[in-house]
This record gives sequence, structure tokens and C-alpha cells, in this order.
Amino acid sequence: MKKYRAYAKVNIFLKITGSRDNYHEIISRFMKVKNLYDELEFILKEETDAKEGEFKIVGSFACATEQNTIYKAYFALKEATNSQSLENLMKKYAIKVSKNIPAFAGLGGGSSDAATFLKMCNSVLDLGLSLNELAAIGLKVGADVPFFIYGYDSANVSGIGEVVEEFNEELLNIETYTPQVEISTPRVYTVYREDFYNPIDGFKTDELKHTSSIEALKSMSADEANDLFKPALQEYPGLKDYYKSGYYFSGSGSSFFKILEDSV
Ligand SMILES: C[C@@](CO)(OP(=O)(O)O)[C@H](O)COP(=O)(O)OP(=O)(O)OC[C@H]1O[C@@H](n2ccc(N)nc2=O)[C@H](O)[C@@H]1O
Ligand SMILES: Nc1ncnc2c1ncn2[C@@H]1O[C@H](COP(=O)(O)OP(=O)(O)O)[C@@H](O)[C@H]1O
Repeated sequence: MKKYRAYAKVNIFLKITGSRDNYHEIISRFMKVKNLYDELEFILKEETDAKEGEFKIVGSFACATEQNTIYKAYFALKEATNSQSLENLMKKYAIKVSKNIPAFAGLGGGSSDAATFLKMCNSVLDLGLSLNELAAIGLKVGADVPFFIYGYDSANVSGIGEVVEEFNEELLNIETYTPQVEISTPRVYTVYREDFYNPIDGFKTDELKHTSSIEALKSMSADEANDLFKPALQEYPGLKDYYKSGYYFSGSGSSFFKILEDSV
């Protein structure tokens, strides 16, 4: 069967606008990184595998299958659709993942894989789910999944990640680098909440939503553009050795990115 691309993303800016239970409401510009993606495909299971349980992932991950976002997406889809054809599909096929997006990187690798898996099942099984329905299922797996379901090049993402509004602008050429600093997303948000909580108001939010990514980055430093940068630096002090002028911090990290000259 065909190969599907699960693209990485960067957060051009990420500002906290409030809190919702133990989550934070954000306004963030997500942009696809067009030259960085995982590849997913369904492959027939070996005879022996076919007798095993119903779900098999083939690929190299830093976690057990049960923690994999693709595994979580499968069960979220099964719960939402009660689809016997889905169960039969995963009894007969394994999901093969060629990982290129570094993990713990703030590049949405796990979320993008989960979204791509949901879209693959919807297409191959002709489940007829809308993007909104897939996004609602994906949100159960992670806050970043809805962005990858819609597949926009650039979008304003708000709520805790469930509100995704396409932003019309040229896709920029983005260079990323990922220091070997394993960052916990929940931990960075917790440090923000405890030591840096300072949500922006509706006027600033609206202004950012209407600002192009290039203009937004020209007007902000790395820690102004991403409210999670200072908490990450406080929690993971080694990160500052990797910071280079002209680069910005993506999501909860550890990746930095810059816009390449030919895009500016
Ligand atoms: C920080 C961002 C920026 O895009 O992504 P990454 O840097 O991980 O790529 C996202 O907000 C993360 O999305 P995702 O990684 O899917 O988070 P989830 O697994 O849903 O949540 C992990 C934990 O992060 C915290 N969390 C997540 C999203 C959010 N809007 N507020 C939060 O406080 C919560 O403590 C949650 O339990
Ligand atoms: N399909 C997946 N790809 C990468 N990491 C995954 C996946 N499923 C679960 N994980 C786990 O999620 C965490 C990193 O998630 P990832 O989305 O790659 O990072 P980030 O959210 O910082 O972009 C790690 O604990 C990793 O083991």
C-alpha cells in the first residue's frame, strides 16, 4: 500500500492566553516543515504475527507500543466507530513507521503520526469521517493532533489545540536543529504555570492572529515569541548552551528553528 507523509511542525509563536483545568489555552502559529516528515504505510503481517494480538507497529521508537500515539489513535478510533473493518485491518496489517522527526523535539512527531494514522484508516476503510470528526478523535490522543488532521501549511491554533484556523501565507523554508536534551512537555507547562504565568489579552491575541509569520518573528525575540522558552531554560539549564542568535524555540522544545534567507 502507499506511503503517507507525517510532517513536522514548528511553532512560529506560542503565547498563553489562559488556563483550562490542568491545560493552558494558547494562541500559536503552527507551520509545516516541508522537508521533515515520518513515513507511514500498512504492511501485511507475517504469518506468525497474524496470530498475535490485533495491533503491531514496525519502527524504532523511544517508547513501548502501548505508549505510542499511533496505538492510542487506533483505540480512540475504534471507540468512536466500533468498526469491525478497522479491527480486521489491524489483524491483517501492521503499521510501518519510518521515523525521521526527532522525539521530545517540540516538532509534533508523535502527534503528526497519530493524525496521519487516523487519516489513513479513514481513507483505506472508507469510514466517511469528516476532518472535524477526525480532529475530535485526535484531540483525545494529544492537543497537537488536530492541526495535523487538517493538514494546513500554516494555521492559527487556539483553545488547548482544538481550534485550528488556516492562515493564508507562503510556506517558509525552515531549518531546525534539535539538541540532545530530552524535554517533558507537561513539565515545561507546569513550570510556566508556577513561575511565569502571564497570559496575553484579547487585543494582543487578535493582533498576532492577523500578523504574517515573517513579521511576527521580526517583531519578537525568541523568548517573546514562545512563552515556553524561559520555563524550558529554567528547567533544563543545559539548553542555553545550544541557543544561537537568529533562532527561535519550537513548542516545548528542545528544537530551535530559523527561517532561511530565501523565504525572508
Ligand atoms: C507544547 C506543544 C506546542 O505545540 O507541543 P510540543 O512542543 O509537544 O510539540 C503543545 O501545546 C503540546 O501538545 P501535545 O504534546 O500534544 O500535548 P499533550 O500530549 O496533549 O499534553 C501533554 C501535557 O502538556 C500540558 N499541556 C498540553 C497542551 C496545552 N495546551 N496545555 C498544556 O498544559 C498538559 O500538562 C498535558 O498533560
Ligand atoms: N509515534 C511517535 N513518534 C515519536 N514519539 C512518540 C510516538 N508515540 C509516542 N511517542 C513518545 O512521545 C514523546 C515525544 O513525543 P513527540 O511528539 O515526538 O515530541 P514533541 O511532543 O516534543 O514534539 C516521547 O515520550 C516518545 O517516546
